[in-house]
Amino acid sequence: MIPFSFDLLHQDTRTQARRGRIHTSRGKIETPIFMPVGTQATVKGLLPEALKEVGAQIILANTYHLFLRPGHQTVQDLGGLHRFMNWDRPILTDSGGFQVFSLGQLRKISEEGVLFQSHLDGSTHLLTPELATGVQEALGADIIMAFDECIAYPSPRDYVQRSTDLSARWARRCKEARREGDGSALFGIVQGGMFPDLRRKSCEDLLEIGFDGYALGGLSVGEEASVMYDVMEATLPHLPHDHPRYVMGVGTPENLIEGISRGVDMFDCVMPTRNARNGVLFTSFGRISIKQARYARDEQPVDPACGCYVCRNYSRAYLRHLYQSGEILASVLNTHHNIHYYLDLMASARSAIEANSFVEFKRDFYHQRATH
Ligand SMILES: O=c1[nH]cnc2cc3nc(NCc4cccs4)[nH]c3cc12
Ligand SMILES: [Zn+2]
Repeated sequence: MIPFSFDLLHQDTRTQARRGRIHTSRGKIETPIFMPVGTQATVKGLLPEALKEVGAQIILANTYHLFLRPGHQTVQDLGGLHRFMNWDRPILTDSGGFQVFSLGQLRKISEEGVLFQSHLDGSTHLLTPELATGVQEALGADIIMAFDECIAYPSPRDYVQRSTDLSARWARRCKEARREGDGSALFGIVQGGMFPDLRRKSCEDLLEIGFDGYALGGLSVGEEASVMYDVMEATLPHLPHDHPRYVMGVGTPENLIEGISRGVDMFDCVMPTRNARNGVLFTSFGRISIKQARYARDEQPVDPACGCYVCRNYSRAYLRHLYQSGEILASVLNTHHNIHYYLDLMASARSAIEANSFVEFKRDFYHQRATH
């Protein structure tokens, strides 16, 4: 059983960008990395083989959803999440706090945990740090997340302070609830809203407890990008360089480039998969909405600069036809391209950091978008 570890391979000389490698018992993860979201044990529309073809090294699944359906005991009894979904590479599970607030109904927070009703059948559940940790261990995730409250934006400073302190107490309970030596890693989640001093305090509280990695929570909750970047700059310097930094729920391609330049190693977001299903495709020159009439007879690929299976075999006209016709293949092909785009962008960023040319990489990234 290879224990979890992180190697900082190279620090860019002109930005905070870093090139790293995470070692897990199910394989290595090259960072910076984007994690496709597979909420209900599937990255919607993609076979595991397709995920591997586009270079996915790790995917995310959601504790809240799998706890409610099919149930973590069922998944465990059937061999765990990797066996269940035929994915033998690393999996990270979010701990459920965020989904309880974004999906659960009639929530009640207490020191114990969060009482909520299932959005599926109205059944009542109490999700505690101990249960959230046990569920993630039962699923067999390689990286599990502390149970926290994702604070809504904007929130009064007093509420942010009290919630952040509660999440820190919950984080300690998660660590204490851990099963010994199951090879998985536990990440703490920094809160603190948009208040630099509360973010710093949250870092200090989590560092005192000690985690395998540190996530920035409470972002991508409706704030302006500039606010997100300010919070990153106020938080990242207080996290150890020799541990992975993960910003949850982020973001657009631009957000990823800006996050990397500030020292972020890991990202996840529903953006590429959700937009694909709505016909919005990411390209090196910006986004295109495939439903637009201008693509009806356009035989070019989505992005002539993209080397993915979709761009090598299908025209914009065909993708538009599939989308307009409500065909299942529309979601499959659009998702394949979008995930390839995100992962290819990360691969290019890793190469640029290795070559000490991330500044030029970032400049070219924006230039290509400006000139279309
Ligand atoms: O503080 C957090 N704690 C644990 N999980 C999260 C997940 C998160 N995902 C987003 N935004 C991504 C979005 C998903 C759907 C709409 S926005 N922000 C997030 C914050 C947290
Ligand atoms: Zn493509």
